[in-house]
Amino acid sequence: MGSVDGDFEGLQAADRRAEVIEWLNALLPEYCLPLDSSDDELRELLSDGTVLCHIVNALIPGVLEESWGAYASSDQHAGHVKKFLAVVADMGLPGFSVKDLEEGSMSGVVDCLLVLRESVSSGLRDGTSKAPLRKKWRVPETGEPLVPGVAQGKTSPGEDKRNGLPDPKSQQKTPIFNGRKLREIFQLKRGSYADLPAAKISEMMHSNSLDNAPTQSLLSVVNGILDESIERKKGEIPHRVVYLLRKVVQEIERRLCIQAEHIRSQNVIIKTREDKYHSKIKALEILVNGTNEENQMAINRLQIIKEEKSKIEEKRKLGEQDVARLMKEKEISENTIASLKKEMEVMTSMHEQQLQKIELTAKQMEEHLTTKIKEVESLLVQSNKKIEEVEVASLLKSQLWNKKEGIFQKYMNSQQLYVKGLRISSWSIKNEMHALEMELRDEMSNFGSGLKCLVDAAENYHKVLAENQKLFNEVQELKGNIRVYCRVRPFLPGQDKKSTTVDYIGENGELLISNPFKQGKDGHRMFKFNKVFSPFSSQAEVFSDIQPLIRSVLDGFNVCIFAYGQTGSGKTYTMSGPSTSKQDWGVNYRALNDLFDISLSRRNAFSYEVGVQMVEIYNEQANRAVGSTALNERSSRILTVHVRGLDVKNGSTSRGCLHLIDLAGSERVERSEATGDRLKEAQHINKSLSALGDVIFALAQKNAHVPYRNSKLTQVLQSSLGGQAKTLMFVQINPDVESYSETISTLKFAERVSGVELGAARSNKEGKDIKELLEQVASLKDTIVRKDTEIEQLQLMKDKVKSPSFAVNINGASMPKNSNSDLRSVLSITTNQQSQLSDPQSYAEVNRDGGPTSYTDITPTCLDEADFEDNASEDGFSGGTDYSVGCAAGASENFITNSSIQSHKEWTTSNIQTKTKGYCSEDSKSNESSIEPIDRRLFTEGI
Ligand SMILES: Nc1ncnc2c1ncn2[C@@H]1O[C@H](COP(=O)(O)OP(=O)(O)OP(=O)(O)O)[C@@H](O)[C@H]1O
Repeated sequence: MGSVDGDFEGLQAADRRAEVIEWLNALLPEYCLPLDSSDDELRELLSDGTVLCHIVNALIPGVLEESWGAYASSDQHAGHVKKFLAVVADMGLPGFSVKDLEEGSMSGVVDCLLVLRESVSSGLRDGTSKAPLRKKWRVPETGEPLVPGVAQGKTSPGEDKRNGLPDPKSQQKTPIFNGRKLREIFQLKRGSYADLPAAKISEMMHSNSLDNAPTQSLLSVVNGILDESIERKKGEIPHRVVYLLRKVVQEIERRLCIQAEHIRSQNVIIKTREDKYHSKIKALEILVNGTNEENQMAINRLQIIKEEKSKIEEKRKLGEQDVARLMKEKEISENTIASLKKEMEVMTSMHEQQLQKIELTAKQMEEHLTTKIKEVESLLVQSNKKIEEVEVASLLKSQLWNKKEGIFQKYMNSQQLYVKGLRISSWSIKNEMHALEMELRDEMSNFGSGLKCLVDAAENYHKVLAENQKLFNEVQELKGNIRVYCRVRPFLPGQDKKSTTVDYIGENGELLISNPFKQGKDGHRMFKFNKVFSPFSSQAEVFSDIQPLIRSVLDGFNVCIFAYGQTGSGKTYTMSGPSTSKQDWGVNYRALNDLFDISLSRRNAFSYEVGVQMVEIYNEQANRAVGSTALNERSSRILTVHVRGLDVKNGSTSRGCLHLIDLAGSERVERSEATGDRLKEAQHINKSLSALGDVIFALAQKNAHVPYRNSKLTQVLQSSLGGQAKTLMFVQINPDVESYSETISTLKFAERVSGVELGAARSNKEGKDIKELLEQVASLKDTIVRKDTEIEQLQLMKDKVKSPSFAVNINGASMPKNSNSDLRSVLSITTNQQSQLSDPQSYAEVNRDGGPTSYTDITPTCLDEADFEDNASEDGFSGGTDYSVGCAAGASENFITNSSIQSHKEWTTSNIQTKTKGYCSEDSKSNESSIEPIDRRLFTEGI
């Protein structure tokens, strides 16, 4: 069924297509198409829209502008189709989709055309035409909406009077007539025709109103008039209305005639066309019946043509693209040409300007050159004149030179003769020189042998010198000279190393100091000491030089080493040194270390006991408070090392004492800038130092009296300076220029010290016999002490009865007036040293030899502190004020001997001082056997 229906529908479609093709062939014979043409063939005919536009124009001539052409573009093709569709739509007929025409089924297109045909034929039948058909259509431009081409109110095309359709020719001929007006004229209300004014009717008749009015309007006018006349019955129709009616009817008749005529002519056309079609059908039938080969060939040809067509179209497209490209290039090159032209114009103008400038400059140059040429010409004239003058002058000069040449030639000849003579004499001198040289060589060889002898002699000289030095030292040792070692402190960081006062340091203790304020010979001063250590000498070097001295303590010698010098000159550095590193250790540490080492190494032969004591003397008292002055921060410090040795084999003993003293700064009071308590302190420090100076001075002068008791310091050093001790002084100096005056005074003082002879040192060694005797003495003393205590107790008992009186204060103890008790008191003091020795300050008051320094504490009335003046001279010590008038001087040398005990028995309260003095002068240097017991106590109890 489906296929039957499909076949049926296919047959219907083919019939309908054939119907349309037939209609088209009749309407447009030039496009004659076989009736059995396929959809594609029909599509091919209609697809560009041209035929469709022809159809519309054939049906409604002039409705479309004839702007379509054979070579229209695809857009234009679409435009033609759309235009057709617009006309159809305007007629109220169904259209078709543009796509239907391009592909797919053509039924929609066929239907549209059939409806159009039907509509047109019905329009022709009833003599009317749809309003839109009167509009004129044109192909819209690209992008323009599809609207009627004639603006509203502007179109008033005349109708085709032959078929009632608008007459295209009348469109150009008749004036534009307003459609609204026509309606106003011809669409009157019922009953109003009779009332129409004559003017209006004449307007309707005289104008082209009737020609332009549609037939329907005319008929309505007729009907209106007739209806009006029927309603009025007896009423009369005005003549003018009758006249209008006649005119309208005439017009209608005329139109009908025209239409009839048109239909007749159409029929004739159709008939002729029908004949044509019939003949064509026949021809086609013949063709259909023709050979298949021809068909095939035709199809092939069609195919080829199609391909060619597509190629041509492609070529055309390419050509169009080329044209577009070329157009663009043309545009670009035109632009370039334009810009180049502009540039050229600019360049030309610039060039012209430059040319003008150059011309101007050239003109100026020309003028300038012309003037120059003129100047040069004048100069040339002048120079020509000058040349002439110079030529004359040079001629004269050349004549003069010729003369001079002659003279010079003569002089040269004489000089050559003279040179010849000189050469001869030089030859003779050379010969003489040669002879002299030979002589000199001989002399030199003689001199060499002589020099060798001298070198040998020099070597011997050095040996002799060393021997001399050794001998000198031995002599010094025998003499007991105080050895003086000078040490120059290095510059501290931040000090100017160039401004030094030390000019030269000799190997044999020479020291040359330069005065920065004086030049020449006076600006230098030479000193000579036992040794001078340079700033580069190490602590170890310094110690190695004094080591034998220190070791002699173990052999029973008393040794005293003290450092003297201004503040900051390195005294503490030399004596103590920084304890942080072993290599910087000073003399104190090294000495103790060395003593312990040796005592250990000798332990099989000797038994040593070593004791150490440290004392600081401050303001001449047992304690101090710490303050500071501009320079002095401390007074003197004394480290004492006591060594007692016992020979294990023979039982002999030795006692040595080593004083290591770091003195206070040696500068003068004014320089310390101290006031108040500090001034007092500085004065005390000065006092002890000046007292030291006094002692040294007295010793150097070999005075009978040496003022040891003027200060605690000299008292402590008494045994070292006055006894048979070995004494060494380190004189420390600061090389800084600012310390020049202090350096000089220090060195002068040291010079004096080096001149002091103390006598040969003696060792404190005792044999066994002496020891036993001493022990006996000690036991006797103990017995005496016991007896004394008993006596004292008896005395006290006696005193209760009779009140006693005291005149002298001995070390805080009262001394009774009774002469019998004197001895007891003195002995009591002597033996009671035990209790005092536990106090270091008390120790400072006890001399090495066991002398009870409590004697020294018998304060001499003459030693008023106020009497102490700072007499420090340039030499750094007191100029020799003798304070020794009192008992102090005598007491300073006391030794506790049996005989002295006897002497003390003679003391009375009135003559203590003189008696003591007398005793000292007589006995001070004798009876050393009595030293031992006291010293032993010192050793065992004091340390
Ligand atoms: N030989 C030296 N090598 C290196 N530095 C030294 C030497 N001698 C002294 N000094 C340094 O110089 C400074 C002053 O030295 P020191 O304190 O020993 O002087 P002083 O004479 O003891 O002074 P004062 O009288 O005030 O005690 C210290 O900083 C010390 O380390």
